[in-house]
Amino acid sequence: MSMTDPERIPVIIGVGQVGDRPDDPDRGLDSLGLMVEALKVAAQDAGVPLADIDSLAIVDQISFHHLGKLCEPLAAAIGAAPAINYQSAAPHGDTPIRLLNEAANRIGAGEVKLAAVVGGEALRTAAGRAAKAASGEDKSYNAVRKVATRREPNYAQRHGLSAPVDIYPLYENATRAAWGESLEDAQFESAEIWSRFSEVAAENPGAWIRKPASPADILDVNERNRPIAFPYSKLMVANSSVNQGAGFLVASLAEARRRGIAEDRLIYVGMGAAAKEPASILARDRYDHSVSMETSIARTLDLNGMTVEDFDCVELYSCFPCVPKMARRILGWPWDRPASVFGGLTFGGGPIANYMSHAVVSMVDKLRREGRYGFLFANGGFATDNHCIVLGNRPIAAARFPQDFDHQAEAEEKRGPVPELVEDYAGPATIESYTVFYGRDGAPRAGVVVARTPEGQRTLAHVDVRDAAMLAFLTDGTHEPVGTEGRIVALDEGFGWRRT
Ligand SMILES: CC(=O)SCCNC(=O)CCNC(=O)[C@H](O)C(C)(C)COP(=O)(O)OP(=O)(O)OC[C@H]1O[C@@H](n2cnc3c(N)ncnc32)[C@H](O)[C@@H]1OP(=O)(O)O
Repeated sequence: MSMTDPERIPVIIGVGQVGDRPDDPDRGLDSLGLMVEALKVAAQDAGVPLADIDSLAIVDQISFHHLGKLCEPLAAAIGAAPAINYQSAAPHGDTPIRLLNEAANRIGAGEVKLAAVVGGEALRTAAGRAAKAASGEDKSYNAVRKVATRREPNYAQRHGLSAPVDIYPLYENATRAAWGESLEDAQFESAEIWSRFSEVAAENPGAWIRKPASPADILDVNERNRPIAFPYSKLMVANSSVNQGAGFLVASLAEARRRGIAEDRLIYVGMGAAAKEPASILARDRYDHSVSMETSIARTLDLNGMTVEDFDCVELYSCFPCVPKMARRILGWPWDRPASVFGGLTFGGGPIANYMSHAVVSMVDKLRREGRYGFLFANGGFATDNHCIVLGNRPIAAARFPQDFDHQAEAEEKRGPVPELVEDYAGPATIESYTVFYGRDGAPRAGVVVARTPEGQRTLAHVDVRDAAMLAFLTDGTHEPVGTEGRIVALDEGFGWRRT
C-alpha cells in the first residue's frame, strides 16, 4: 500500500461548534442536542450529508449522564446508519484526539471513507435544572464533583483530593518548587498565559467568555474571582458553567476530492502519540514532571519529523495552569505566544472531555486561513492521559496510517521509582506538595499535605484551617513550603500536619 494513495490519507473536511445560552434551563439543549447541532454545522461546512458517514465516534459526557449510550439516538437524530458507531468508555480530556487518531487509522486501513467525531456537554443547563428543582436556592450542584465522588471515598478523597480542582494544584505547587520559581513568578506566568487565552477567546465566535482579561484581572482575588484551591482562583480553572458541543468530519483524501471539496479547505492529519500516568494520583513517581506527557509530546514530534519551529500555532490543554506550563517546557513553546487556538478551558469553555474537539475545530479554521502546521496536546483525567497529534494545511510527509499510537512502554522505561504509600503514618516528614481548599465565601475550608517520610514513603496529612500561621506559611509566598520539614501527628479526626 502506498502512503501516497489518496484513499488512505486522512483529512479533516468539515468542522462545527455550537454554544447554547437558554433563558430558562428547561428550554436548553441537552448533551445529545448539542452534538446533533455541532454535527449539522460540520456537515454544512464540509458540504456532505451526515447520512453518508460510515463511522461515528462519540465523546462520553457527564452532564446528562442518565442518557446513557448515545450511539443509536445520535445516529437516528442525524439520519445516519454508520457501520462503526461507538462512544468512548470514559469522559477524559484526551478522548477527542484519541477518536481523531482512531478515525485516521480506520481511513488508513481502508475501513472507512467518512468518519464523524463529536461531543457535547450541557453542564450549565444541567446545573440550572438541578438548582430549579431545589427551589433555586442551592447553587452547590457540580457535575464534575458528583462524578468524582460517586463511590465510597478512598484515602486521597478522605483528604479532600476528589475533583480535578482539588488535585491539579499539587502539580502547580510541586512544579513551582522544582523550577526554582517564587510564588509570584509562577502566578505571573499563569496569568500571562491565561490572559492570552482570553484574547484568543475574545476573537473566537465559538468561545464562551469573549471579554479579554488582563493578567491583573486573573491574579486579583476578589468576589468575582474567588479562590478555589491554592494557588488557583476561578479565572485560572476550567469553567464548568457552559453548554457547548463540537464535532468534525474526517475523510480520505480521495473521498474529499470525489465530493469536490476545495483543496484549500482540507486539513491533513499527522501522526499522534499517547501515554498515561497511573490512574491513582498517589501511585505517581512525582508531581513536578510527567514522563507520559514528555513521551507523548516528544514521540509526536519525532514521528512527524518536526520540531517546535515547524508550528505556527498550538493547543496546549489548559484545565489548570500547571498543565500547559509543563507541556510548553517540554515542547519548547514560549510563554508569550498563545498556547491555544480556541481560548483555553476558562474562557473558550470547558466541557469536560470535549474541549479538544473545540480545539480541533478552531485549529482547522485557523490553518485554513494561515500558517502551515499546528500541534495539539490533550490531557485527560488528573494529568493522567496524554495524547498529541499534528494537523497541517498541506500533506505531512511522515504520516503513516494506521499507526499504533500507544507509547506506554517508553513512558514506563522513563518512570522513576514510585514511592510506597503509607496510610497511617505519624512522625517526621517533608512536604512533597500541598494545597488549601476554599469555600464559596472565599475562606479556607481545609488543607492537605502530600508528604514523604524519612524513608521516602508517601503519605497524606490534613492541615488544620484554624492554624493561621500554617495557612500563611503555605500561601503567602515568603518561603517555599515544598521541601520543608514538619511532623505528622495522630489526632482524633485523622493525621494532621505540624510545622517543626
Ligand atoms: C482533564 C480536565 O479537563 S479536568 C477539568 C475538568 N473541569 C473542571 O474540573 C471544572 C472546574 N470548575 C468548576 O468546577 C467551576 O467552574 C467552579 C467551581 C470553579 C466555579 O463554578 P461556580 O461555583 O458555578 O461559579 P460561581 O458560582 O462562583 O460563579 C458563577 C459565574 O461564574 C462563571 N464561571 C464559573 N466558573 C468559571 C470559571 N472557571 N471561569 C470563569 N467564569 C466562571 C459562571 O458562568 C457564572 O457566570 P454568570 O453568572 O455570568 O453565568
